[in-house]
Amino acid sequence: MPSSKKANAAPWNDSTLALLVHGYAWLPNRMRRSLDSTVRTRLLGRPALALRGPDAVAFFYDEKHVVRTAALPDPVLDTLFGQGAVHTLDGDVHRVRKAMFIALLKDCAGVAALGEHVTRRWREAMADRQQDRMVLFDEAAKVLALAVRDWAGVPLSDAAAAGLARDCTSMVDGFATPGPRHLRARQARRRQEQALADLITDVRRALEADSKGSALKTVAWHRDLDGTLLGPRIAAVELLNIIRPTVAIAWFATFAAHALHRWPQHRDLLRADAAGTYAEAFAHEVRRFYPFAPFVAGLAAQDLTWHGEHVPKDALVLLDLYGQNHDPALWEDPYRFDPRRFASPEGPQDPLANLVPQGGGDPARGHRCPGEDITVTALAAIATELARLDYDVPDQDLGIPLSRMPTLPRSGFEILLK
Ligand code: HEM
Repeated sequence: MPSSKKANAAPWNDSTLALLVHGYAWLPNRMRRSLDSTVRTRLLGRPALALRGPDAVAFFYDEKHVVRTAALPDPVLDTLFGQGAVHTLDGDVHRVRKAMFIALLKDCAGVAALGEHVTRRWREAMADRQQDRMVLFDEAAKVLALAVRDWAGVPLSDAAAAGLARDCTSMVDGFATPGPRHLRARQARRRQEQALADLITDVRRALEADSKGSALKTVAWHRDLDGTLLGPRIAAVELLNIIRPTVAIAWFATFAAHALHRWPQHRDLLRADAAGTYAEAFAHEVRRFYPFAPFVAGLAAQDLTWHGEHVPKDALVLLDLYGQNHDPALWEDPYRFDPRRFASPEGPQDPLANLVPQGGGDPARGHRCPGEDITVTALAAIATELARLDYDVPDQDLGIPLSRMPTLPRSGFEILLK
């Protein structure tokens, strides 16, 4: 076997620095040079194999192939997900914890209710603000924090919810970088885990064992596979795993504003869209087109074979989400922003089957994001509100650096309300 075909590539081929320097561009650049949609390298000293495409999704989400326990490094857990989070579990322990998220986040009425909270909070935030200049990213994060606070039944003042919005965006902003952004992310997580753990303890003291109530109560009274309640800190981690990514929809909301600015023809289509079908297609295309989650990672559960090639047990296996969403083999003209790809799924292949901005496979059985319905609903609501809003986009730096992870238009997207 030629050395370039080995998953356990030589140590000097470690790509950790290249990933930190090139961000979203690292893996797609490497994939472009690969003949078989597979990249062999090392990350953090471990052999690593990166894959993409429908076969890769099926391979990656089979627990006999890829497991998550011990796959995520502490700098990611201490900022983005939290120690002990559902992201780090496997097998039946994972399935029981995941069922709690699925029940909360895949319930149609619950998803619609969160969408209504988002629209109401957005309209309140924009009312009476003529001639006001604002950074859309910050405003969207605050709106989303207020909406998810109301929806999840978390008793917080508006000022505390604004602090929660800042902390949640810090946790996401700092997970993939050393330096001050990372330190801010760690502090933000510590602060919010402590506050929410206290809240969980209060809920339990009040003995409101009504697990059918809010998300707060559901998490507080959830029992793991062994029948025990989650420790207050882990319960706080999982409550944050609902709140933080809901606030993170602000990244997509800002990209939606960017798309409406660059391709203003979508404003009229969104304004005329009484049924919400175009808004949903627009939300899917924003999730496909713009860079947010670069890839997901797990460890080879045993010695494996991928397309005839040996992958040693404990090697890192990456699924290239951003690359798959721009793979010309799967998407016609992938760098064209075109919501119509999702507007009328005709033909044999549903385009949603290949769309993986939030992971792939079955969310109930594997690790696929359970928050996709909420993301699409909230994003469609905000895109529709943006299309109806009267604003100018003053001169600013709207460049989206692919070397920064996560990235945004450099200005955060400033608007001037008319
Ligand atoms: C803002 C847009 C979002 C993006 C880009 C995103 C992306 C992702 C990705 C890539 C994963 C990992 C999939 C895997 O490991 O295979 C994930 C998992 C997860 N997401 Fe999201 N997500 C978003 C929104 C949400 C929302 C709104 C919620 C909850 C309200 C949520 C809750 C979760 C949870 C709990 C998991 C862990 C699932 C598991 O390990 O089984 N996410 N998300």
